[in-house]
Amino acid sequence: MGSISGLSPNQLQLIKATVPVLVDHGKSITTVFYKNMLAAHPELNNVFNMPNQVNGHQPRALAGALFAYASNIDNLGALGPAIELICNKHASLYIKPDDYKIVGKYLLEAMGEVLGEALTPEIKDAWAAAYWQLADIMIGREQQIYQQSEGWTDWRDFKIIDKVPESDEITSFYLAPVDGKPLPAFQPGQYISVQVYVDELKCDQPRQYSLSDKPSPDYYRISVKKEKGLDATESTAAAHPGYVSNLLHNTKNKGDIVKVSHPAGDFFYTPTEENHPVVLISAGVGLTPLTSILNTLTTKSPAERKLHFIHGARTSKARAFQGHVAGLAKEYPNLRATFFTSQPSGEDKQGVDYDHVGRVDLSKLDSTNDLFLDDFQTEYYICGPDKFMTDTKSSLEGLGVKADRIKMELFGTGGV
Ligand SMILES: NC(=O)C1=CN([C@@H]2O[C@H](COP(=O)(O)OP(=O)(O)OC[C@H]3O[C@@H](n4cnc5c(N)ncnc54)[C@H](OP(=O)(O)O)[C@@H]3O)[C@@H](O)[C@H]2O)C=CC1
Repeated sequence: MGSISGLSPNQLQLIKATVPVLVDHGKSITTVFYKNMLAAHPELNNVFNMPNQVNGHQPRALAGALFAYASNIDNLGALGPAIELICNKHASLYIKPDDYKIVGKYLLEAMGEVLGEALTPEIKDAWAAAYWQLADIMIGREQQIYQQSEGWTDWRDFKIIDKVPESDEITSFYLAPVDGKPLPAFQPGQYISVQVYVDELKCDQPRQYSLSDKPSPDYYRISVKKEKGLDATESTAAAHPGYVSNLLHNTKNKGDIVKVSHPAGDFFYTPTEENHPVVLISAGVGLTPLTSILNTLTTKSPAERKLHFIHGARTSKARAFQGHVAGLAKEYPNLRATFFTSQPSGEDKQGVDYDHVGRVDLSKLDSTNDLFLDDFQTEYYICGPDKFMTDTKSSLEGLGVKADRIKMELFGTGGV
């Protein structure tokens, strides 16, 4: 299959006509696709999240993406944000144009294997053209991101220069480049990929971690939650989702080397001329990119900017950075901090360890003093579990906040 861009009107119709087929067979196609491609190209196991293959997350996500693409084949603008999310993730994994040839070949073959004669030569050609239309857009965008990476276009060795527990389950890793060269600045909110060798899977595994401190030329900081993982049985062992976080927590220490990619990601704080209030709302380990934004804003913003850091945790011991944020709030009079705890312990004191019992609930906050709803330019950044983010966004919209003032980190949902 070559690089054919542009679809004829007939091909557009054919792609639209396959939408119901993707509803019925999308997941089977993508499951066969990954199985055959990874068998023929085992080196790609180093790129894909293996547990997400086994637990079906990845085939489901790709099937969803194919469905969205076919449904919007004559309205590609609608896919812009999703494409940007995926291209950033690809760039953080150093996906190259040649990888698209491999993916295209095995995707079309998988369609043939699952659909049999229903995949007529005409429909197959239409899908080849559709695939390359999207691939060319993505390759082009990824090239742009690589060009902005100041020559850092492959995995780079970083030494762990410090390892600091932040809570019962979250530990920070301070990472400095082995080559000693100054690090490029990133946009607060962005992530890096960290790649380590996982013995049990016999391959390298990359994972994305948000940078959790303000930019520094000397080091990057990530703060990693030790995932519990599934109870592994023989058949689900490879579906264990916590390989990399457990490996980092249990075996990686000061002086050890990990591979790191250039910062990427489309969720970040965008500086503005005016100092509009900023509300940072997170749950669990979702506080990491928002802590980076907070640390940047409290360094750079004039004192009159209003900020509010709102966080929800299961327990006080699970929460990271509470002391840090409370300390900043003392130094910086316009910074408010509100902590929700779902299950406070008997020893926890309201007003010290937490402010409200329960999950993050905006109705417990004051619309003017806490949410700054009186300023329609206030910006809201949300990060945490998917449902938490969509529910919080709906709550804000219900309070009259315009959708374009709300940003969410849809971290787990895009790409490989
Ligand atoms: N850069 C990024 O985009 C990052 C994103 N994340 C995302 O954060 C999520 C995981 O965070 P984690 O620490 O494991 O979360 P936890 O499961 O530990 O939950 C943390 C808090 O969120 C609350 N919560 C969970 N679901 C909801 C909901 N639907 N509405 C309101 N509150 C909710 C929990 O309440 P309760 O105690 O009642 O369960 C708890 O108080 C992941 O989905 C991950 O993708 C994490 C890190 C970085």
